[in-house]
Amino acid sequence: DRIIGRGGFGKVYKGELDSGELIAVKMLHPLQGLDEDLFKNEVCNNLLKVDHPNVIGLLGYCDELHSEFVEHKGDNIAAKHVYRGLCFEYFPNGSLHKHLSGTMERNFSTVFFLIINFSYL
Ligand SMILES: Nc1ncnc2c1ncn2[C@@H]1O[C@H](COP(=O)(O)OP(=O)(O)OP(=O)(O)O)[C@@H](O)[C@H]1O
Repeated sequence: DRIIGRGGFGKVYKGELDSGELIAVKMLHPLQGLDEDLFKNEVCNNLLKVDHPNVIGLLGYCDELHSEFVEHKGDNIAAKHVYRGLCFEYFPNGSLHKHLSGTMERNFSTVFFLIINFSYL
């Protein structure tokens, strides 16, 4: 019930820090085959340093590996589960796609309205 969106890399959840600040937590799909060093390099060296008014700020990340036993074809096998998440500042206005498509629908309705009215003149 905390899912606020879905993107190419996985689901995005609404979260809350101890301070009460709202955040968006993007959990990367476990099959996103990003090498551990590459992930840390991208996140630590690049994304965390980006500071620009037009770019949503990355507040932190989680990169955990859990080994667990799971049943597979009747056997118990050791599996590794990667939990990777990115925590961003929370922006409450929904998806850009929704706003753009909403605007386009309104523009199309206006055009149709004008065409119909001009055809009566
Ligand atoms: N920082 C945020 N604050 C509030 N909502 C967010 C935030 N980031 C993402 N969302 C919500 O989650 C949805 C999916 O975001 P996400 O960034 O995963 O999708 P995307 O634009 O397809 O990017 P990508 O392909 O890089 O995953 C957005 O459309 C938005 O509704």
